[in-house]
Amino acid sequence: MTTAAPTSDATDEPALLAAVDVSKHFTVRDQLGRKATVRAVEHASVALHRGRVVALVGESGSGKTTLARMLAQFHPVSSGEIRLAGHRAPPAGRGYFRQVQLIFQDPFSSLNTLHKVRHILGRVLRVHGHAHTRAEVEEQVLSLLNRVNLTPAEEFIDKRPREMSGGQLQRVAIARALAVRPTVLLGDEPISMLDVSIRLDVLNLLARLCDEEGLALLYITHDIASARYLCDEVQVMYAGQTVEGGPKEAVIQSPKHPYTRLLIDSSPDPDRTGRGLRDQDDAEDLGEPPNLTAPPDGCRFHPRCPFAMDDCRRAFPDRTTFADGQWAHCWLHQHGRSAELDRTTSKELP
Ligand SMILES: Nc1ncnc2c1ncn2[C@@H]1O[C@H](COP(=O)(O)OP(=O)(O)OP(=O)(O)O)[C@@H](O)[C@H]1O
Repeated sequence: MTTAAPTSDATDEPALLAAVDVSKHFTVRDQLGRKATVRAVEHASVALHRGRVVALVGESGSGKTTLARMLAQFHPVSSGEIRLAGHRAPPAGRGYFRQVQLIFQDPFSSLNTLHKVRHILGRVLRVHGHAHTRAEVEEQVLSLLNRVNLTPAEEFIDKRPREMSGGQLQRVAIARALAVRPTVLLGDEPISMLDVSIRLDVLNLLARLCDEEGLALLYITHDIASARYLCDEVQVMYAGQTVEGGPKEAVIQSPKHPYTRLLIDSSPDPDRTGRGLRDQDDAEDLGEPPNLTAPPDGCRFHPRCPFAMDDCRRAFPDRTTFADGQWAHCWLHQHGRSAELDRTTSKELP
C-alpha cells in the first residue's frame, strides 16, 4: 500500500481522454438574489482508455454529470485540465466532438422528433464529411443501424422517433454518436429511462462497441449491478469528490472507502460476499449528502462517516494506492486503520 498524489492513468498508455484534477464551481443566486457558489466537482481525475469501460457511480447530485460535461467540454473547467490522447484538449468544436460524444439519459428529448432516422443520421454523416452523396448516406445509415442492432435496417431507416420504443430510440442516439466516428463515448445514465426488459440489450451493445471497435466508454450510473456487468473499472463520487476507484471486483468486493461500502450495501447483489456498514450502523441514520453551496471541509463524507476523526474534518486526504491498482482517499489508510474498514466487510453472509 502506498500513498500518493492523485494520478489519472491506470495504465502506461496515454488515455484517449482524461480529466486531470478538475473542479467545477457554478455561480447561482438564491431566492433573495444573493450569489452563492455550488462546488459541484472538486479535484476529480478520471482516465478513459481504448476498449475499456469506466463506471462513474454515486448518489444523485454527486457530480457525475458535471464531470462528464467537463470531459465533453460542455462545461469549461474551473480548474484542472482535460486531456485528449495525452495532450491538453483543443477548444470545444467540431474537431473535438468528432473524438468525444455524449449519450444522454433521455433519448426522447435528445433526438429531433420531426425527422426520419435517415435524416437524423445522414445529417451527422454529411456535417462531419463522412458521406457526400445520397447513395453514400443511404449505405452508411444502413450500416450504422446494423451496428446498433436495429434490424432489418431497411425498416428502421424511414421511421420517425415517435414510431419507435425507448430502447430503439436509444440505439438511434448511439448510432448518431457513432456516425461521428468518435474514439470516446460518455454515457450519462444511458439505460435508466429504458424498460427494464431492454436495458441489458443496450448494455450489451455498449460492451460490444468497446470490445470490438475499441471505443473508450465512461458509463455514469446509480446502479452498482449494471456497473459491475459492463465496466472494467469503477470510480465512486461523493458530493463532488472522487473517493475511490479501481478494478471493479476489487472495489465491489473489498471497498476501501466507507462511502463505497455504504453505496454497495444499499445495492443488493446475490454474488457479493461480506457485510458492511448497513449491518453495523443503520444507514438511514447516517444522514443526507451535503449542500454543495456550503460543503463540509475536508472529506465531505465525514458528517455521515462512522469512522470520522479530526483529520477528516480538516483536509481531504491524499490518494492511497493498493497493490491491485485500487485506490481511495480516506484517512483510515493514512492512519494505519484500514483493518477497521476491512472488518466490516470480512464477515461471511449467513
Ligand atoms: N448548471 C448548473 N448550475 C448550478 N448548479 C449545477 C449545475 N449543474 C449541476 N449543478 C449542481 O451540481 C451538483 C452536481 O450535480 P450533477 O448533476 O453533476 O450530479 P449527478 O451526480 O450527475 O446527479 P444525478 O445522478 O441526479 O444526475 C448538484 O448540486 C447540482 O445541483
